[in-house]
Amino acid sequence: MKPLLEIKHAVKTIYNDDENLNILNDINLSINPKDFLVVLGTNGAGKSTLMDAITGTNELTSGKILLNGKDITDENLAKRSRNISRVYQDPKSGTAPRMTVAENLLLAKRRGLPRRLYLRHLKENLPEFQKLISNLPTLDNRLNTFTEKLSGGQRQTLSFLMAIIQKPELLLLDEHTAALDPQTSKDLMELTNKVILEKELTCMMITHDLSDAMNYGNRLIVLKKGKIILDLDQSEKDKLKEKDLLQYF
Ligand SMILES: Nc1ncnc2c1ncn2[C@@H]1O[C@H](COP(=O)(O)OP(=O)(O)OP(=O)(O)O)[C@@H](O)[C@H]1O
Repeated sequence: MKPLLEIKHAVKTIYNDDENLNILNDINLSINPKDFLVVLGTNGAGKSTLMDAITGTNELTSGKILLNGKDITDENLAKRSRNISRVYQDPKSGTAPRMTVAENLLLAKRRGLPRRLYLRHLKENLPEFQKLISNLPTLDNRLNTFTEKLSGGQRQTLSFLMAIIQKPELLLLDEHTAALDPQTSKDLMELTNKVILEKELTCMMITHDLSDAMNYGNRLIVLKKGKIILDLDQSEKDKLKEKDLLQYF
């Protein structure tokens, strides 16, 4: 199978305390279409830096990134964002606060189009948006609510819907449930898994939650000091116990 994403000899070096430090230390990783890859690792292991390199937020010192066989290493953030979407941990980061839920969804649906077209024809899109949120008690009847009035969980659910409304080639989830209370976090994780499977998305998800790492995804990697120290496929993951994972922390 042709990989969707290939990371080849990725190195990110920073200068810290009078010395060079490799926060990504020769990472090689291929993700196949429809893979749901979970990434675990201690604080500072390099997980977000790896996602930053994939989105173009922070460029690599050396190495290559290919999407569908095409070298995107030197493409800018805006160009990559047409194919790659990302949900961050902070509920405030993914949505425009002074716009309604419906307007935010329209912005996400129109991503990549000229800005003057962004908010046209809102009305005719409302039935689609209503359908999208109709099975989500957290957002039902909220289409006309300003996003700044939503709770963190509602905003994060909206950020997630915005990330998937235009089917992305690659979905990146950067601890997207970590700031939420346990029940809201569980609800969003279940929604995430359902949508990924139904829409056959390719996804890379960073988490610190060991049970989410065990329960979701078909592949699991552990990062430590900028290196992949464990890489398990579905069958290896199925045999895993939480205590097996704890030894890597
Ligand atoms: N621009 C930068 N300048 C200096 N140090 C940086 C920079 N970006 C990241 N680092 C350092 O690189 C290391 C990796 O950071 P990164 O945020 O990728 O880790 P992480 O695995 O996502 O951690 P966490 O689980 O805490 O979010 C950390 O030690 C961090 O302090």
